[in-house]
Amino acid sequence: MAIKLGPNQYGKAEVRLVTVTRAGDVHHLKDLTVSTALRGDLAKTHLTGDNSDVVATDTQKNTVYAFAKESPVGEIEDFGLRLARHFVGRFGQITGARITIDEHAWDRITVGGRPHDHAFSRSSDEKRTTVVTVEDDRAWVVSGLRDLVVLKSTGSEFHGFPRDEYTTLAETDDRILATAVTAQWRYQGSDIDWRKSFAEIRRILLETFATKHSLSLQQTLYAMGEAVLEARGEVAEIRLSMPNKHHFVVDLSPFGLTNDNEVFHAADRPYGLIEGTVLRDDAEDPGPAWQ
Ligand SMILES: O=c1[nH]c(=O)c2[nH]c(=O)[nH]c2[nH]1
Repeated sequence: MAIKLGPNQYGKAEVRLVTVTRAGDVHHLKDLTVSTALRGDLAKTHLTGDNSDVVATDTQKNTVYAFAKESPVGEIEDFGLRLARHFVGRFGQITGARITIDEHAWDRITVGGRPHDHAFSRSSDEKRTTVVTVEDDRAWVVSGLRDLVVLKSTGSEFHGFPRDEYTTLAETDDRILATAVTAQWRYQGSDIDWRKSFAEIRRILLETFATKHSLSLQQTLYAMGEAVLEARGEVAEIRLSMPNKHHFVVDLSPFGLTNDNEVFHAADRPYGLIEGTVLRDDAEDPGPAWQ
């Protein structure tokens, strides 16, 4: 029997990076969680403990902070590309790099009706995300968002599903539909305006969730992905993961009360988990974008 080393990567996970950029008295914040992962000829350290090819994860972390000082972080996709290209370009044994970044949102606090120069609040847990993969001189970018929590209080039905001896769920033609959207979309082409693309995709996801009359969360998921692909040529493929945050109508009949879709129990678990990919049939090859 022969045993060998399989695929491997290593890096510093979840480097917490906050930058403050000053424009006179007005401060701009970036709050990121950055993970690095390097790939390449790293057999020696695994097989013998010879670390002569190992770019220490501590060095990787320091590089993140130094790059944040040397020029403005900018869009997370650009920052990820700069870091990934640096590691692959600088170290011959490193042939691939993956940089994963979550951006945490801060809003300016309004004081007396005006946005404050340097005080911020966190209004939601939603994150803007990117995963940049560089191999030799090629790059792949998968961006997205996580924890975009949405709810519609009507415009959602669920019926027509098979019934067996274990089925108790009542059919409904009017229910609450709620989810926390995780979306990841794979870019194709070049010269992409990352900020605008993100804003437009987020808007399309929200508008489609709101306006599409839903016969299932699966149908809503597909409609959201389809709308993004129809409007945004720079997106080759989008993957969506949407927990069904169930809202159950509370039985008020023991109290002699009717409940006309007014009082709900918001269950936190278990939850249905609806996941799917929507893609162009002529999409560019994904390469290592998802691996
Ligand atoms: O939109 C839904 N899809 C399902 O697959 C499902 N299953 C379930 O119990 N409720 C729902 N709702």
